[in-house]
Amino acid sequence: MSDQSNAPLPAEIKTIGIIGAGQMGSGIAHVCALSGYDVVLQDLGQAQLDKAVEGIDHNLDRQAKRGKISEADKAATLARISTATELSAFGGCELVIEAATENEEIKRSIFQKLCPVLREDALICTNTSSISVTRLASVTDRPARFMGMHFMNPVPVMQLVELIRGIATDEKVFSTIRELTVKLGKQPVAAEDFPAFIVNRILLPMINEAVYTLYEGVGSVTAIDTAMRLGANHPMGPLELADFIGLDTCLAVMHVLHDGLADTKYRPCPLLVKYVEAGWVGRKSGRGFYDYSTETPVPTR
Ligand SMILES: CC(=O)CC(=O)SCCNC(=O)CCNC(=O)[C@H](O)C(C)(C)COP(=O)(O)OP(=O)(O)OC[C@H]1O[C@@H](n2cnc3c(N)ncnc32)[C@H](O)[C@@H]1OP(=O)(O)O
Ligand SMILES: NC(=O)C1=CN([C@@H]2O[C@H](COP(=O)(O)OP(=O)(O)OC[C@H]3O[C@@H](n4cnc5c(N)ncnc54)[C@H](OP(=O)(O)O)[C@@H]3O)[C@@H](O)[C@H]2O)C=CC1
Repeated sequence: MSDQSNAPLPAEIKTIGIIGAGQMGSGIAHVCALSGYDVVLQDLGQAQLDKAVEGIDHNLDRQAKRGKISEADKAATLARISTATELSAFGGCELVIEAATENEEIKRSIFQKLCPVLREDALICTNTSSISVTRLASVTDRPARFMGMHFMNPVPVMQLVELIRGIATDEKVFSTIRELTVKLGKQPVAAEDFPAFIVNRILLPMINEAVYTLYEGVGSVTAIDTAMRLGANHPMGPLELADFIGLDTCLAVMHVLHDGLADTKYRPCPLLVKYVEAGWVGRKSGRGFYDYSTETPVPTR
């Protein structure tokens, strides 16, 4: 691949490509389109894309019902989102944000296939929760125009976006993405390229500790979540939050912390490992620390 690092920056960001139409890709598509950007949302299968658009429609409805946006805003937002199953759909994008599964091999393979279809001036961001931005940038043809743009879940609600420079990230690229973050109505915070950055360096060990607390029988699922909601004023208990994030993602982040910082305090709880091995990865699979098959989630322990 030839190095595109010295190509000029795009004059203006108009069309944003998003890779992965899971909960984060959908949320990022929602927020970008609501802010007036054209969005191309890509995933491997059309069924996942249809489900994502349905979810965005539902979340826009919530905002319309609460008077945060008008019905016209909702219609215009949906009209700005197109979907695709092939990376070639990103040929016209000034920026692509990758929000696929938290797995380094998957992300590396995506970037290798993505680069040849991009405009030479296009920027790439990754929404990774934990993986080294420098390492991901190194498989692209444009490490200077690559950085981390870490949105929080649920994207339409959460204020923060962590911005992470890789070692090669150009300062003009960082400023462009910082300006975009503000245009999306979000508050940027810069984090260094260390495993799991700021939020997850602090949050995920707490979640992992909550799973140890369950594993060691210190409390039930309900006791642990109630204790942290009422005793520490957290909006969700840690096990409910783990299910919301996805236990696969929680485990992947713990592995990155454990491998990257080489400290036993980051050892993933064996119960978390077991749940993921069982396919009980939380809300998105219908079962995690709670069972979501009924209207009110039921604790599984
Ligand atoms: C893993 C990583 O890499 C990083 C991460 O993201 S870590 C996870 C960070 N996120 C958190 O910690 C979330 C913690 N939970 C919360 O803040 C709250 O429980 C919550 C905002 C999700 C829901 O709040 P709530 O008070 O129970 O719900 P509710 O009153 O119905 O909704 C509050 C707002 O959220 C919106 N909302 C709720 N769930 C939503 C969803 N899944 N998607 C979009 N919008 C949602 C509602 O529409 C409502 O919007 P307005 O305030 O604009 O009217
Ligand atoms: N969950 C959270 O709270 C947060 C997550 N993140 C990060 O965002 C990213 C996405 O997470 P999240 O949305 O929760 O995960 P999800 O599991 O909800 O979605 C991931 C999506 O990516 C798709 N995918 C997998 N491989 C490819 C590929 N090669 N090309 C295109 N799409 C692909 C998956 O498809 P399939 O299901 O078919 O494999 C799935 O639809 C991760 O890096 C995660 O760490 C960041 C902030 C918060």
